[in-house]
Amino acid sequence: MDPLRIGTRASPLALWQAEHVREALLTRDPFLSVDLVPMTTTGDRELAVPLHQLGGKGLFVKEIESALLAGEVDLAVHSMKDVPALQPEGLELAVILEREDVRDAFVAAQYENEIALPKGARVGSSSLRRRAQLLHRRPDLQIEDLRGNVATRLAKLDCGDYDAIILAAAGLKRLGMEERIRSFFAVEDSLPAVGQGAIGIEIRADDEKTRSLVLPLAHQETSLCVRAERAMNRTLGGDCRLPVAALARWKEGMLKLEGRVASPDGQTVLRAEAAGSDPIALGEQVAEDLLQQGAGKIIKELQPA
Ligand SMILES: NCc1[nH]cc(CCC(=O)O)c1CC(=O)O
Repeated sequence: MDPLRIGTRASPLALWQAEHVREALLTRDPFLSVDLVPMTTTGDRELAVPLHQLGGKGLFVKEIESALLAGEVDLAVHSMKDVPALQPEGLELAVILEREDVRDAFVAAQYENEIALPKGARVGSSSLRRRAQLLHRRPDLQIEDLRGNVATRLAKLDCGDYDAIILAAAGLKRLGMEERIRSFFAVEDSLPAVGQGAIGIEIRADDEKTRSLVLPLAHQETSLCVRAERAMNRTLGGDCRLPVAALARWKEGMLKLEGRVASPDGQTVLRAEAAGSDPIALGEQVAEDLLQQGAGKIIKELQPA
Protein backbone atom coordinates (compact mmCIF):
# COMPACT_ATOMS: atom_id res chain seq x y z
CA MET A 1 0.00 0.00 0.00
CA ASP A 2 1.22 3.54 -0.73
CA PRO A 3 2.46 5.34 2.36
CA LEU A 4 0.19 7.92 3.94
CA ARG A 5 1.97 11.29 3.62
CA ILE A 6 1.64 13.89 6.38
CA GLY A 7 2.33 17.50 5.40
CA THR A 8 3.80 19.56 8.23
CA ARG A 9 5.85 22.66 8.93
CA ALA A 10 9.51 21.90 9.48
CA SER A 11 9.78 23.54 12.91
CA PRO A 12 10.60 21.20 15.82
CA LEU A 13 7.17 21.77 17.39
CA ALA A 14 5.35 21.06 14.13
CA LEU A 15 7.45 17.93 13.58
CA TRP A 16 6.66 16.77 17.11
CA GLN A 17 2.96 17.20 16.42
CA ALA A 18 3.10 15.41 13.07
CA GLU A 19 5.09 12.59 14.67
CA HIS A 20 2.45 12.43 17.44
CA VAL A 21 -0.24 11.91 14.79
CA ARG A 22 1.93 9.36 12.98
CA GLU A 23 2.35 7.35 16.17
CA ALA A 24 -1.36 7.53 16.98
CA LEU A 25 -2.14 6.17 13.51
CA LEU A 26 0.45 3.41 13.85
CA THR A 27 -0.89 2.44 17.29
CA ARG A 28 -4.24 1.77 15.67
CA ASP A 29 -2.75 0.00 12.67
CA PRO A 30 0.89 -1.13 12.97
CA PHE A 31 0.92 -2.17 9.31
CA LEU A 32 0.28 1.34 8.03
CA SER A 33 3.16 3.12 6.38
CA VAL A 34 3.24 6.83 7.28
CA ASP A 35 5.75 9.42 6.03
CA LEU A 36 6.29 12.98 7.21
CA VAL A 37 6.71 15.63 4.51
CA PRO A 38 8.17 18.78 6.15
CA MET A 39 7.67 22.14 4.43
CA THR A 40 8.70 25.73 5.01
CA THR A 41 5.86 28.26 5.09
CA THR A 42 5.74 32.01 4.51
CA GLY A 43 5.31 32.52 8.25
CA ASP A 44 8.56 30.60 8.86
CA ARG A 45 10.47 32.53 6.21
CA GLU A 46 9.40 36.13 6.88
CA LEU A 47 10.87 36.46 10.36
CA ALA A 48 11.82 40.13 10.13
CA VAL A 49 8.22 41.31 9.78
CA PRO A 50 5.89 41.57 12.80
CA LEU A 51 3.21 38.89 12.47
CA HIS A 52 0.24 41.24 12.28
CA GLN A 53 1.85 43.17 9.43
CA LEU A 54 2.35 40.13 7.22
CA GLY A 55 -0.46 40.23 4.66
CA GLY A 56 -2.94 37.41 4.26
CA LYS A 57 -4.30 34.82 6.59
CA GLY A 58 -2.95 31.35 7.21
CA LEU A 59 0.73 32.18 6.81
CA PHE A 60 1.73 28.97 8.54
CA VAL A 61 -0.63 26.70 6.65
CA LYS A 62 -1.03 27.98 3.09
CA GLU A 63 1.84 26.07 1.47
CA ILE A 64 0.78 22.88 3.22
CA GLU A 65 -2.80 23.32 2.07
CA SER A 66 -1.58 23.78 -1.51
CA ALA A 67 0.37 20.51 -1.28
CA LEU A 68 -2.74 18.82 0.10
CA LEU A 69 -4.93 20.12 -2.73
CA ALA A 70 -2.30 19.08 -5.29
CA GLY A 71 -2.28 15.54 -3.89
CA GLU A 72 1.36 15.77 -2.80
CA VAL A 73 0.37 14.89 0.77
CA ASP A 74 -2.72 13.09 2.13
CA LEU A 75 -3.22 14.97 5.37
CA ALA A 76 -1.90 18.07 7.06
CA VAL A 77 -1.21 18.39 10.77
CA HIS A 78 -1.57 21.93 12.10
CA SER A 79 -1.53 23.85 15.37
CA MET A 80 -5.20 24.86 15.41
CA LYS A 81 -4.11 28.30 16.51
CA ASP A 82 -2.49 28.84 13.11
CA VAL A 83 -5.43 27.60 11.03
CA PRO A 84 -7.59 30.38 9.52
CA ALA A 85 -11.28 30.40 10.29
CA LEU A 86 -12.22 29.14 6.81
CA GLN A 87 -10.79 26.20 4.88
CA PRO A 88 -10.09 26.52 1.16
CA GLU A 89 -12.63 24.91 -1.20
CA GLY A 90 -12.00 21.16 -1.32
CA LEU A 91 -10.33 20.87 2.09
CA GLU A 92 -11.80 20.02 5.44
CA LEU A 93 -10.70 20.00 9.07
CA ALA A 94 -11.64 16.41 9.74
CA VAL A 95 -10.23 15.91 13.21
CA ILE A 96 -9.21 17.87 16.30
CA LEU A 97 -7.11 16.00 18.84
CA GLU A 98 -7.20 16.28 22.61
CA ARG A 99 -6.07 19.67 23.83
CA GLU A 100 -2.82 20.27 25.73
CA ASP A 101 -2.53 23.00 28.36
CA VAL A 102 -4.33 26.07 26.93
CA ARG A 103 -2.48 28.65 29.02
CA ASP A 104 0.15 31.21 28.14
CA ALA A 105 3.42 30.75 29.99
CA PHE A 106 5.72 33.33 31.54
CA VAL A 107 9.37 32.58 30.78
CA ALA A 108 12.21 34.61 32.29
CA ALA A 109 15.63 34.26 33.87
CA GLN A 110 15.27 36.55 36.84
CA TYR A 111 11.57 37.09 37.43
CA GLU A 112 8.98 34.64 38.66
CA ASN A 113 5.92 36.25 37.10
CA GLU A 114 4.36 39.43 35.76
CA ILE A 115 3.98 40.92 39.25
CA ALA A 116 7.74 40.67 39.84
CA LEU A 117 8.62 42.60 36.66
CA PRO A 118 10.02 46.06 37.42
CA LYS A 119 8.49 49.16 35.89
CA GLY A 120 9.33 49.48 32.20
CA ALA A 121 10.62 45.90 31.85
CA ARG A 122 11.01 44.53 28.33
CA VAL A 123 8.67 41.68 27.43
CA GLY A 124 9.01 39.78 24.15
CA SER A 125 5.89 38.72 22.29
CA SER A 126 4.73 39.07 18.71
CA SER A 127 1.15 38.33 19.57
CA LEU A 128 -1.17 41.34 19.70
CA ARG A 129 -3.48 39.28 21.87
CA ARG A 130 -0.79 38.70 24.52
CA ARG A 131 0.51 42.25 24.24
CA ALA A 132 -2.91 43.87 24.66
CA GLN A 133 -3.95 41.79 27.64
CA LEU A 134 -0.63 42.32 29.41
CA LEU A 135 -0.59 46.07 28.72
CA HIS A 136 -4.14 46.28 30.04
CA ARG A 137 -2.82 45.41 33.50
CA ARG A 138 0.73 46.74 33.12
CA PRO A 139 0.72 49.77 30.79
CA ASP A 140 4.26 50.53 31.97
CA LEU A 141 5.80 47.47 30.30
CA GLN A 142 7.63 47.64 27.01
CA ILE A 143 6.36 44.91 24.72
CA GLU A 144 8.81 44.14 21.94
CA ASP A 145 8.42 42.02 18.85
CA LEU A 146 9.70 38.45 19.08
CA ARG A 147 9.45 36.07 16.15
CA GLY A 148 10.84 32.66 15.31
CA ASN A 149 10.26 29.13 16.50
CA VAL A 150 10.22 28.24 20.19
CA ALA A 151 13.97 27.55 20.42
CA THR A 152 14.82 30.80 18.63
CA ARG A 153 12.63 32.80 21.00
CA LEU A 154 14.18 31.15 24.06
CA ALA A 155 17.66 31.87 22.70
CA LYS A 156 16.75 35.57 22.30
CA LEU A 157 15.61 35.64 25.91
CA ASP A 158 18.78 33.88 27.04
CA CYS A 159 21.06 36.38 25.34
CA GLY A 160 19.41 39.18 27.29
CA ASP A 161 17.24 40.82 24.64
CA TYR A 162 14.21 40.69 26.96
CA ASP A 163 13.42 40.53 30.69
CA ALA A 164 10.68 38.00 29.99
CA ILE A 165 8.86 36.38 27.10
CA ILE A 166 5.42 34.84 26.73
CA LEU A 167 4.93 31.52 24.97
CA ALA A 168 2.15 28.97 24.74
CA ALA A 169 2.55 26.40 27.51
CA ALA A 170 1.48 23.69 25.06
CA GLY A 171 4.46 24.17 22.77
CA LEU A 172 6.97 24.14 25.63
CA LYS A 173 5.41 21.04 27.16
CA ARG A 174 5.37 19.16 23.88
CA LEU A 175 9.01 19.99 23.25
CA GLY A 176 9.98 18.76 26.73
CA MET A 177 10.90 22.30 27.83
CA GLU A 178 8.35 22.66 30.59
CA GLU A 179 11.11 23.49 33.08
CA ARG A 180 11.59 26.80 31.26
CA ILE A 181 8.15 27.93 32.46
CA ARG A 182 8.44 30.19 35.52
CA SER A 183 4.68 30.57 35.96
CA PHE A 184 1.42 30.27 34.09
CA PHE A 185 -0.88 33.15 33.27
CA ALA A 186 -4.38 32.63 34.62
CA VAL A 187 -6.71 32.30 31.62
CA GLU A 188 -8.69 35.23 33.05
CA ASP A 189 -5.59 37.42 32.64
CA SER A 190 -4.28 36.09 29.34
CA LEU A 191 -7.23 34.49 27.61
CA PRO A 192 -5.69 32.11 25.02
CA ALA A 193 -5.86 32.30 21.25
CA VAL A 194 -8.62 30.53 19.38
CA GLY A 195 -7.58 26.88 19.14
CA GLN A 196 -4.49 27.28 21.32
CA GLY A 197 -3.06 23.96 22.51
CA ALA A 198 -5.06 21.87 20.04
CA ILE A 199 -3.75 19.94 17.03
CA GLY A 200 -5.92 19.57 13.93
CA ILE A 201 -5.85 17.28 10.92
CA GLU A 202 -6.90 18.65 7.55
CA ILE A 203 -7.74 16.39 4.60
CA ARG A 204 -9.20 16.65 1.09
CA ALA A 205 -12.97 16.74 1.53
CA ASP A 206 -13.46 13.87 -0.96
CA ASP A 207 -10.75 11.59 0.47
CA GLU A 208 -12.84 9.00 2.32
CA LYS A 209 -9.91 6.64 2.74
CA THR A 210 -7.81 9.12 4.72
CA ARG A 211 -10.88 10.32 6.59
CA SER A 212 -11.63 6.85 7.94
CA LEU A 213 -8.00 6.47 9.05
CA VAL A 214 -7.84 9.76 10.99
CA LEU A 215 -11.39 9.97 12.43
CA PRO A 216 -10.63 7.73 15.43
CA LEU A 217 -8.04 10.28 16.62
CA ALA A 218 -10.73 12.92 17.21
CA HIS A 219 -11.37 14.16 20.75
CA GLN A 220 -15.05 15.01 21.10
CA GLU A 221 -14.82 17.57 23.87
CA THR A 222 -11.89 19.46 22.34
CA SER A 223 -13.63 19.44 18.94
CA LEU A 224 -16.74 21.06 20.38
CA CYS A 225 -14.72 23.69 22.23
CA VAL A 226 -12.44 24.60 19.34
CA ARG A 227 -15.37 24.70 16.90
CA ALA A 228 -17.14 27.20 19.15
CA GLU A 229 -14.01 29.37 19.40
CA ARG A 230 -13.54 29.21 15.62
CA ALA A 231 -17.17 30.10 14.92
CA MET A 232 -16.65 33.20 17.04
CA ASN A 233 -13.47 34.09 15.12
CA ARG A 234 -15.16 33.50 11.76
CA THR A 235 -18.02 35.82 12.65
CA LEU A 236 -15.55 38.48 13.78
CA GLY A 237 -13.47 38.04 10.63
CA GLY A 238 -10.46 37.50 12.86
CA ASP A 239 -7.43 35.26 12.71
CA CYS A 240 -4.51 34.49 14.98
CA ARG A 241 -2.69 37.74 14.12
CA LEU A 242 -5.38 39.85 15.74
CA PRO A 243 -5.95 40.72 19.40
CA VAL A 244 -8.77 38.21 19.60
CA ALA A 245 -8.94 35.64 22.39
CA ALA A 246 -11.38 32.87 23.15
CA LEU A 247 -11.72 29.89 25.38
CA ALA A 248 -14.53 27.37 25.41
CA ARG A 249 -14.93 24.84 28.15
CA TRP A 250 -17.16 21.82 28.43
CA LYS A 251 -18.84 21.25 31.74
CA GLU A 252 -21.66 18.90 32.59
CA GLY A 253 -23.03 18.64 29.09
CA MET A 254 -22.78 22.36 28.42
CA LEU A 255 -20.34 24.53 26.48
CA LYS A 256 -19.22 27.80 27.99
CA LEU A 257 -17.44 30.27 25.73
CA GLU A 258 -15.60 33.41 26.71
CA GLY A 259 -14.37 35.77 24.02
CA ARG A 260 -12.34 38.98 24.00
CA VAL A 261 -11.27 41.59 21.50
CA ALA A 262 -8.68 44.11 22.68
CA SER A 263 -7.10 47.22 21.26
CA PRO A 264 -3.34 46.62 20.74
CA ASP A 265 -2.47 49.25 23.37
CA GLY A 266 -4.51 47.32 25.91
CA GLN A 267 -6.70 50.30 26.79
CA THR A 268 -9.85 48.61 25.60
CA VAL A 269 -10.66 44.97 26.35
CA LEU A 270 -14.12 43.91 25.20
CA ARG A 271 -15.46 40.77 26.86
CA ALA A 272 -18.40 38.51 26.21
CA GLU A 273 -19.50 35.17 27.56
CA ALA A 274 -22.31 32.74 26.91
CA ALA A 275 -23.28 29.11 27.39
CA GLY A 276 -25.05 26.70 25.08
CA SER A 277 -24.97 23.29 23.48
CA ASP A 278 -24.46 24.12 19.79
CA PRO A 279 -20.83 25.26 19.25
CA ILE A 280 -21.52 27.21 16.08
CA ALA A 281 -24.52 29.10 17.45
CA LEU A 282 -22.60 29.81 20.65
CA GLY A 283 -19.56 31.14 18.81
CA GLU A 284 -21.76 33.38 16.67
CA GLN A 285 -23.63 34.65 19.73
CA VAL A 286 -20.45 35.65 21.56
CA ALA A 287 -19.09 37.29 18.40
CA GLU A 288 -22.31 39.28 17.93
CA ASP A 289 -22.05 40.48 21.51
CA LEU A 290 -18.45 41.65 20.93
CA LEU A 291 -19.46 43.34 17.66
CA GLN A 292 -22.28 45.15 19.50
CA GLN A 293 -19.61 46.50 21.85
CA GLY A 294 -17.49 47.84 18.97
CA ALA A 295 -15.13 44.95 18.12
CA GLY A 296 -15.55 45.58 14.40
CA LYS A 297 -13.80 48.93 14.60
CA ILE A 298 -10.76 47.50 16.41
CA ILE A 299 -10.43 44.65 13.91
CA LYS A 300 -10.91 46.89 10.89
CA GLU A 301 -8.17 49.26 11.94
CA LEU A 302 -5.73 46.35 12.10
CA GLN A 303 -6.37 44.94 8.63
CA PRO A 304 -3.33 45.39 6.36
CA ALA A 305 -4.03 48.04 3.74
N1 LIG B 1 2.18 30.84 16.17
C1 LIG B 1 3.15 29.88 16.58
C2 LIG B 1 2.59 28.80 17.44
N2 LIG B 1 1.59 28.01 16.98
C3 LIG B 1 1.23 27.15 18.00
C4 LIG B 1 2.05 27.41 19.09
C5 LIG B 1 2.02 26.74 20.39
C6 LIG B 1 1.27 25.45 20.50
C7 LIG B 1 -0.21 25.55 20.46
O1 LIG B 1 -0.82 26.57 20.82
O2 LIG B 1 -0.83 24.55 20.05
C8 LIG B 1 2.93 28.45 18.75
C9 LIG B 1 3.99 29.05 19.59
C10 LIG B 1 3.52 29.95 20.68
O3 LIG B 1 2.47 30.58 20.61
O4 LIG B 1 4.23 30.05 21.67
